[in-house]
Amino acid sequence: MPIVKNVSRAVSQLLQSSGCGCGISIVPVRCIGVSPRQVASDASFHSVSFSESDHPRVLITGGLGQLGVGLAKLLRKRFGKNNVILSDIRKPADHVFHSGPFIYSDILDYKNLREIVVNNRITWLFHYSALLSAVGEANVPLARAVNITGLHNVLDIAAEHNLRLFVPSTIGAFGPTSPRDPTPDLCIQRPRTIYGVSKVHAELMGEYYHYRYGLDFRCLRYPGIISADSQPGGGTTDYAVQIFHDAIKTGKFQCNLKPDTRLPMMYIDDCLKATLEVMEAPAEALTMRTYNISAMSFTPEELAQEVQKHIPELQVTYNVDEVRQAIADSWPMNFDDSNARRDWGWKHDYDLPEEESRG
Ligand SMILES: NC(=O)C1=CN([C@@H]2O[C@H](COP(=O)(O)OP(=O)(O)OC[C@H]3O[C@@H](n4cnc5c(N)ncnc54)[C@H](O)[C@@H]3O)[C@@H](O)[C@H]2O)C=CC1
Ligand SMILES: CC(=O)[C@H](N)C(=O)O
Repeated sequence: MPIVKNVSRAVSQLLQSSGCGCGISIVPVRCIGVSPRQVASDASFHSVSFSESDHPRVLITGGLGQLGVGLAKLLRKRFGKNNVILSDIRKPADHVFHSGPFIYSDILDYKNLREIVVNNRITWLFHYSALLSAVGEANVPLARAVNITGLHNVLDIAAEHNLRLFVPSTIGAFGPTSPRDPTPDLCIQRPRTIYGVSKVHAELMGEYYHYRYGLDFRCLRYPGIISADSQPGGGTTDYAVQIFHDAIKTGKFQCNLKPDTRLPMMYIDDCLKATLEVMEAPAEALTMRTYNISAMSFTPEELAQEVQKHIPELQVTYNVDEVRQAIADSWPMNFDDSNARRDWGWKHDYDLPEEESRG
């Protein structure tokens, strides 16, 4: 009998909140300019630091993707609407534009990014801009620019202006030679995608800037994130979002991964909660700068069965995308997040009590 894990709570939540009617999110493809590099390698960074009693002034880059709008909503609840600025290179939907400050920012434009940070007295930066795994393989030069050059810009600006910087990493930062079940924080990381390589680079550069310049860099490796009211941006785990939209809209879903492909996944509320928690954790609690976080792990077949409990007429077929399948087969199946649980008390809400065991 396969391992059947209860994803009921997350599935119910997703189906309840799935208003749908959303279009497919398209990552713009364009020519990339080289950003100016203005920070000398031996520069001593200095700036006015914010008082911990004040609310942080937050900038979110790449904020119009699957995760950014939800993050802005959570942070605005906590820190006040005007203290959280969403930014992206795309045009925001009306409801997003009217929900709080939005600004155009291309992370490859170093000067403009610095101007935004200075003019708005930013103290915390959440760097969400990226090309995800599947779209990254389809456009390696753009992924390299956005994910690596963009990160360099953000790191320099964050260090120069004494920001607390959050950069998400991913299960995709591991590869076929990493232990996959479970995958611990510290192990071999030899990913085979430009996305994974850029995320390992981000983890290492952030940690380097922390030790070299005192940058307050914080990083979580997210599993695949499932959400109802936002569209995925072109990743390998997108199927686990698309199934909800298709189940409601058409009652038919064609999955691009094999039915038994097991990957770590997390409901968006848990992901955003973890992100805020690690940013608020006292520095002395953090024994590491990059942590795995985990909640559940399931296969397309198991997720489909769970959705079918709510929508029995859902028809699921499989048409495997070789690129995505090869990526998924090289990624962790289960994530070991014991360090996050120990250091800063990470605990997910949407969990997977194992109702039936292997055997
Ligand atoms: N959604 C997921 O399942 C996971 C996401 N993550 C990470 O979380 C972060 C956010 O993910 P999502 O929201 O899902 O990504 P997404 O692909 O949905 O959104 C990324 C955003 O970056 C923007 N962008 C692209 N080029 C840009 C540029 N030059 N300047 C500024 N913005 C640019 C895009 O317009 C898009 O809105 C990413 O760094 C991703 O690697 C990590 C693991 C899982
Ligand atoms: C797990 C991720 O980082 C992302 N959703 C992707 O599939 O590329």
